[in-house]
Amino acid sequence: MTQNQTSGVLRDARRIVVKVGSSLVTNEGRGLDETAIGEWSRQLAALVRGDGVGAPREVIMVSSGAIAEGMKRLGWTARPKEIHELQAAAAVGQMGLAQMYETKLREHRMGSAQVLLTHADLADRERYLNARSTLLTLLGLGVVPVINENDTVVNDEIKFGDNDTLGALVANLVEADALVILTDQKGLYTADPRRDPAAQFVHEAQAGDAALEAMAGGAGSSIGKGGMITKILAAKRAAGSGASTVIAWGREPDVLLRLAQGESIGTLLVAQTAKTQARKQWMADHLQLRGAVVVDEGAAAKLRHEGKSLLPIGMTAVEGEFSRGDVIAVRDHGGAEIARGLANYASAEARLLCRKPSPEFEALLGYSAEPEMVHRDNLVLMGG
Ligand SMILES: Nc1ncnc2c1ncn2[C@@H]1O[C@H](COP(=O)(O)OP(=O)(O)O)[C@@H](O)[C@H]1O
Ligand SMILES: N[C@@H](CCC(=O)OP(=O)(O)O)C(=O)O
Repeated sequence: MTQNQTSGVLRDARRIVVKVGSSLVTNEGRGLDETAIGEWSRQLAALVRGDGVGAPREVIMVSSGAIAEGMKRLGWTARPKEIHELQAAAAVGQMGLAQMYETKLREHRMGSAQVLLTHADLADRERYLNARSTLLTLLGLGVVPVINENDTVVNDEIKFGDNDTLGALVANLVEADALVILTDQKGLYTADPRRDPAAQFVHEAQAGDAALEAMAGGAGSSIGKGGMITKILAAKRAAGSGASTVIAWGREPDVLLRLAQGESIGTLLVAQTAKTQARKQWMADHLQLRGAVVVDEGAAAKLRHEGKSLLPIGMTAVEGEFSRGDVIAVRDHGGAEIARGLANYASAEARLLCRKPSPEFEALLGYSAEPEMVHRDNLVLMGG
């Protein structure tokens, strides 16, 4: 890849997940860094509006710092060993974290929303779909979701304290174009620069290159937990859905804006698979087909040629038993598989909705929900 192509990764990215680590957010545990959060908020607001960056972007902030801030508020100087104490600290600190982002984004006339997620939420089909719909709705509303781990209910994640993975999972969830991991180093070096003064800076590499894992060490401070290895693995994971990753210094002036303008800052870890291909692969590899719906010619044409969602009115039959969030096939009358996608309705409900227009859904189901059986964002065409 040429310099221009790679620097264009962020310039062309329309949907960006930004992750900031605890040490930056809390000034190495001294307390929430109001200036830094204010700076990121100003840049996030400018990205959403498209000010000075060519085109508006959709951005999601994944922010750590709850435990470190909670410890400060509780007057604890040493990180507790007990998980329930860490969880308590996170609950205390999260209040301040959310409040700070809300205040700072509002100063820049930008709405915000707090979303707390666990890895398990994203492994569960139905919760995955719910989280995805909520985040996409928030992005559509032009507000900035601010995400952290739901530390109250997790054990393993809190022990390892790793929001880099969460950032990647969110990038997968919303099919972001890019993941930006802001940390306390300028990017990736060939060895931990805190320990090895001869370490060389890595400007660019392929996400998933196994050689990178050997370069990355653990966390450099007592506040950060994951270190560089979790960032390298996060880049690999993000690349699975076609997102490239940039690892950069969070205090670099205007880092997000300059990246979005196409400047090369930090370490770029390039995804090798295009987004659409990655999505097809993901549907094919990770998810078992649970059932199918048969559609009429009109619906088949809308899916095949117009990129539309599948509406129940175009469905003539439902096969198999499936739940909301399961992957189903969409077939034409001849039995050819047109597409695969995530079902918004379980099979029993889908049978009730066949051939019905959306205004009738509420009476049929007893509640009002999505007009689509499979939303176009959750659908991949097969054989094309
Ligand atoms: N190869 C490497 N290149 C850069 N930093 C590295 C490397 N290996 C280990 N590190 C350490 O990882 C730290 C960043 O990770 P961490 O402390 O978890 O930060 P964060 O809170 O931003 O997630 C750096 O301060 C650095 O000491
Ligand atoms: N979710 C927790 C821990 C996350 C964490 O330590 O992650 P990171 O600093 O990004 O390595 C918190 O907000 O404190």
